[in-house]
Amino acid sequence: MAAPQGSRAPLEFGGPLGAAALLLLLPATMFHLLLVVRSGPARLLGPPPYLPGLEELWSQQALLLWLTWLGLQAALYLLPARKVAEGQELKDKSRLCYPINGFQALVLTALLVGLGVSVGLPLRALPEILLPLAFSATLTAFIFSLFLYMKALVAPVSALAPGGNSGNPIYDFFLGRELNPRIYFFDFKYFCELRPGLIGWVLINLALLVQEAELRGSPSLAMWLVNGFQLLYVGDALWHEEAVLTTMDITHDGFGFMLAFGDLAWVPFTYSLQAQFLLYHPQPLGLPMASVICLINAIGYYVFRGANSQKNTFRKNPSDPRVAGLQTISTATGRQLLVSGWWGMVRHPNYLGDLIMALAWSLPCGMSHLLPYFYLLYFTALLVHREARDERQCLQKYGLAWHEYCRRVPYRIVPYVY
Ligand SMILES: NC(=O)C1=CN([C@@H]2O[C@H](COP(=O)(O)OP(=O)(O)OC[C@H]3O[C@@H](n4cnc5c(N)ncnc54)[C@H](OP(=O)(O)O)[C@@H]3O)[C@@H](O)[C@H]2O)C=CC1
Ligand SMILES: CC(C)=CCC[C@@H](C)[C@H]1CC=C2C3=C(CC[C@@]21C)[C@@]1(C)CC[C@H](O)C(C)(C)[C@@H]1CC3
Repeated sequence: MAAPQGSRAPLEFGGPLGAAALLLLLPATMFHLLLVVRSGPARLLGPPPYLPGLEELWSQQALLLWLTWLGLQAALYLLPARKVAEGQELKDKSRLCYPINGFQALVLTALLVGLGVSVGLPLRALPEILLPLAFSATLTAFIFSLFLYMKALVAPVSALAPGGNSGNPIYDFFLGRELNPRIYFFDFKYFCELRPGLIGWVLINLALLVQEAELRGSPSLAMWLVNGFQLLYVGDALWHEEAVLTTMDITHDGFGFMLAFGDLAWVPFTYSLQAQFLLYHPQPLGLPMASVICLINAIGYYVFRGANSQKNTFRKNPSDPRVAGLQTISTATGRQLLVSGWWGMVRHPNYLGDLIMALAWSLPCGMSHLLPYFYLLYFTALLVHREARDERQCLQKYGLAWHEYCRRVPYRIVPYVY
């Protein structure tokens, strides 16, 4: 049995009290958004139009559909992969292997859904059952996180995450105890991070587009843009699936309620908020404005992809001709830090690109409501907090060299602003 590992690890997210609050607040916020978006006034900060009873949240059919979805994605994960990648080195010096077949899963899902629709699968009915589906996903996340918590009780100490092992059950349940919980080849965190939630998000968007077409004769330009931008984002994430292996979620955070709920429920049901908003609150959008929004998304994507690819290429092979000319700082760990190119502009250029795209996803929804800007607001808070967490970890890893990097690249996310 594993002993609690580290009261030494500093507590994050406001400690046990913060974790307890988030355990309730995150699902409550998601249900608030789902209820408010379909109401007339659609006020982000107003009260929900009504409180749904259990009969509106619970549906056996929705649970079955949700479990079938998870089962389908799990089956696609187990299909032969074009590549098997190695993860970062673990505490015991070993490396785990991960199948790279996420994009293949997206394409196969699209084919299966297309086939389903051609034989009468009512995709347009999906928006009607979003509430019970979100309830099933939340329930699954709670039960799954309990399973993960128990599983960590019998995991070796070397398998535990640096945080999430404080000894406080609520805090540890929220943050997650085990770093890479697996059963044989099946890695739960890696699977959840990229597949059921992200692919579910674009499927929900598509169903909203189809329903809009049925209601109004054709999908609106705004709905096309939101669908297109977010499909590009999800397709990009799955195409560059290997890069997720170096994110802090995989290398640092345990797998607990935060990520299980975030991946399985929060992402599909709140990231599709703009498309939900457009179904219930159609917005006029002319071609000139649409072109400006496309340009904003293209700039955001260019920065996001450029920064992420530059770092990944450099981490894989610093002498790759695409990055060999960039200036670097040496660190005591033997690794180097880039100080020119994207990473010489601000310390998190990839966050900047992501935020610019977030703006482009909200703009098609017009300026009449704050609700479709929820993603931009939440995401700014998430990235500012994430940036602070990453800075702490980098300072610990790189010490003086990190100070030198901060001196040479003083801005964190937005040049000359922050
Ligand atoms: N849509 C969403 O909801 C979310 C999206 N994201 C996106 O996910 C992506 C990954 O984000 P995240 O995992 O937070 O962090 P990053 O991809 O920014 O990785 C941070 C790590 O990069 C390395 N690094 C930092 N500075 C340098 C440098 N100058 N040169 C070389 N390496 C450096 C360090 O690790 P090391 O040195 O060990 O390699 C550091 O820990 C981002 O694009 C972000 O926008 C993130 C969260 C949510
Ligand atoms: C509020 C809450 C429930 C917090 C949990 C946060 C999660 C929703 C996010 C943490 C890191 C994420 C990443 C992505 C999605 C959101 C979560 C899970 C990501 C998969 C989106 C697509 C990107 O291209 C990415 C692969 C870089 C990214 C990785 C981090």
